[in-house]
Parts: sequence; structure tokens; C-alpha cells
Amino acid sequence: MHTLDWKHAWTGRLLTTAPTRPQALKLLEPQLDSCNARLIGEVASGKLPFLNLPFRSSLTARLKALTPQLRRFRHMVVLGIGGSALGTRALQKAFFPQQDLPNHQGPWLWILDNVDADVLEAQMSTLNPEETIVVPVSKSGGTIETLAQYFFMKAWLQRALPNTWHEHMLLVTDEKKGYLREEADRHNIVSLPVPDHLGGRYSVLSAVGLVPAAFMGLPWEDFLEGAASVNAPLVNDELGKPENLRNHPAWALANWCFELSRHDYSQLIFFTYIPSWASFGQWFGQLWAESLGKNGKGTMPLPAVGVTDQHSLQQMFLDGPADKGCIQLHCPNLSKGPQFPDDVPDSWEWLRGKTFGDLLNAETLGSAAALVHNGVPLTRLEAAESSMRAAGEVMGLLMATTVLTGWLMNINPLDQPAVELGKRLAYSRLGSSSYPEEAAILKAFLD
Ligand SMILES: O=P(O)(O)OC[C@H]1O[C@](O)(CO)[C@@H](O)[C@@H]1O
Repeated sequence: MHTLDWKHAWTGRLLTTAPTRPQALKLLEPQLDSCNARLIGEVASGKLPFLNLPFRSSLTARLKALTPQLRRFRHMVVLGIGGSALGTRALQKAFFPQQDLPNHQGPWLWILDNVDADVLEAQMSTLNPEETIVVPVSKSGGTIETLAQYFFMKAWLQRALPNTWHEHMLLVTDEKKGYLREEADRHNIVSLPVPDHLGGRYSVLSAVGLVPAAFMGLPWEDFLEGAASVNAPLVNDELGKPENLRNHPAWALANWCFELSRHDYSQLIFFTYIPSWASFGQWFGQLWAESLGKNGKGTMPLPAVGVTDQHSLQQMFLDGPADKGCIQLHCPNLSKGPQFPDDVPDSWEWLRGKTFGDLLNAETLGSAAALVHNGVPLTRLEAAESSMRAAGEVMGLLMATTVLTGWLMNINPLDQPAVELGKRLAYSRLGSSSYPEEAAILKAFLD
């Protein structure tokens, strides 16, 4: 289980100009009713599948059947970008650290989520196609960065394995539409669906995150269970009871984030003090930014890693503009590591008998106290353990919080229309004639 510590949340400008937390929650009663009505409607119409996981049993059956086939490969190369890669990387770094440690013998998961010619060429010149499965992941099936890599890696497989190349691919994409779906049908490539309404940043609980997890041998069912359990009160049989929403931690957290934005805290630090979960910050960054940056609204996510970023970003957090609130994610029950010996030098005699993990816990606390002392409103999200189940809980909670914060801000947290322009400008630059308006924008930019 996780807990939220609110003791220092309603501080800074919130303390002087905003209501106290109980008052704020009370003031939000009218929004509670409208958000509750929206929750009922959107769950019923299938628009929030990351909350009630309607695809869970079919995915579980398919993935269990596929796992032996996946695990016979030594390398998996995931091609994806944004939400088609960030959740997977978070799981890999957190739960498969051995790949980054000495003497690892495999399996190896490679995540190609950029337009990086050196990395692509290195993959194709060093991996043995016989031992490799390529997994293009794209909800839309048409993302240019992913497709571009797909074209090259498909040709690479075809050259080496002319008759069996399609057995070295697994496509994760929309069930019915998109170019990758057509490719799966055309070449008889095994595929798993990204369910309807499950956009990239909400998709880690689907085949998007779980195919690589199964390949790494991770307990992905625990991950699903964690996410399902945290949001069950919002979507269970008693769906519609306002107290389910009123008492849910995501409602309280969304309420606080909304109040921060209303009081000119324009940045939200997501400070992860579980070192192996450092990559959760990038996952959260996309979730928060694409969901909430709309109509001049939203707060800027600032992923930071404790303790590392105490030595790079923390100065700004503490003494820069007072425009930041902070969620500190931590776990007091991580492994403790070795004990400091009795012969550490006298200047550090207070370390004697303590463990390396005690240092992390003390720094987690020290950083939190320093932020609060400097007026930064802080909510502490404590995971009882750093397991896959706990990760599912935390991610499930953050997804629900993001959606509710968007509703409170009166914006649609499920789309990301503004990002399209840059893509169209690039297509135009490459010679596509479908974008005359973009050609004009480019011309104005270049002239
Ligand atoms: O899974 P897809 O459709 O390839 O999209 C990749 C990413 O691109 C975006 O649509 C933004 O352009 C993200 O929301 C998404 O995670």
C-alpha cells in the first residue's frame, strides 16, 4: 500500500491565500458532483480503460500464451516513442537493473525511442537477427519516428531471414486501423492490441508495457493488480457513489494540484527518492504535460531524482522563483545495503553502525524538510515497498490524478492536439505536398 502525507502540502501561498485542505475539499463539492457524473459517463462509455482495465483478462490470456515464444529470443528491440516507450523504460530500469550491471548474460531489452542514426546502425550491425525479436509499438500505427525505424529494421530482418522474418516481429498497435495494423494483416505478423481510448501516456498497463515486461520475466500480473486495486473504488460495482470519489487519494491529490495552479505555482516537481524508479519521472512528465498543457492552463512537470538532483537542480527548487510545488515519491523500506564500519574517519563517526540505506532515508527526509523550510508546498507519496505491485499502484494513482486534475481545470486530459503542428512541419520539410499551410509557416520561419 501507499500513503500520502499532507502535513506540509498546504503551505507557502496556499497557506495565506487558499483555504485549508478540508475547506478546499468542501469548496470543491460542486465540482465533485460534476466530476463524479463525468466519471460515471466516461467509465461506462469505455473512455477510461486505464482505470477499470476491461482488457485485463484477454490480455492476460494472450500474454501467458505468448511468453514462452518471447523468452526464446535473446534480444528484444522495442521501437516506439513517447508513451509507447516511457512506461516500458520505467519498468526496465526499476525491475530489470541487471541489464545495467556487470556480468549480465541476457535477455537484453533495447528501447529505440529517438531518431538516432548511430543507435539504429549499431543495433543492426551488432545484433544477431536469429536471436532477436523486433517489437514496433504504436497506438496510431502511423508515428513517423517509429515507422521510420520499422522500415529499416524490417528490411534488416528480411535480408537475414527471407522466409521467417515475420516470426521475428511482434506488433503492438490499434486493433483495427493504422499502417502497422495493415502490416500485421499483410505479412501475418503476430500482434497484440492497444485497446480503444488507451492513448500512449495511459498505455503502460496494456501490451505496450507488458510485452517487454513478460520478455524480461517480470511479474506483470502484480503490476496490473496494483493498478486495478488502487482505482477499484472509483470504478467498482458501486460506481457513482460520490463518497467513492470524495475519499479517493487521486481526488485529494488532484484538488491540491489544482489549487497549486490557481495560486501561481506553475511547476510541479516530481522528486523520486526511489533510485531504481528514476525513470518514472520521464513517464510522469509526459503524462502530466500532454494531459494538462492546454488553453494556457496546466503546470510544468519537473522530473527530478533524489539524491542525484540535490546536487544539480535543488538550488533552483529552494532559492529560485517561488513557483513550484513538489510531490516527493519515496519508500522507507528499500534494501539497506552494507553497514559503515567502525573505522570510518572520526569526522564521520556518526556514520558508524549505520547503513548505506540509512543515508538515503536521511537525505530523503532532509530534502523534504529543506523544501518545506523554503516555502515549497510538498506532498509526500510513500510506497510501502518497491515491488511491481507498488509500481502499479503508484502509476494507477497518478493516471487517475491527472485525469481528475484536467477535469478540475476544465480541459480534456485525453488529447494532445498541439503536438501535431511540429510533425506536419517536418513532413512538409521532407517534401510532402499534403501540407500547404505548413509550407507557408516554414517559409515565414526561414525567410
Ligand atoms: O503510440 P503512438 O501512436 O505511436 O504515439 C506515440 C506518442 O506520440 C504522441 O501522440 C504525441 O505525438 C504521444 O501522445 C504518444 O505517446
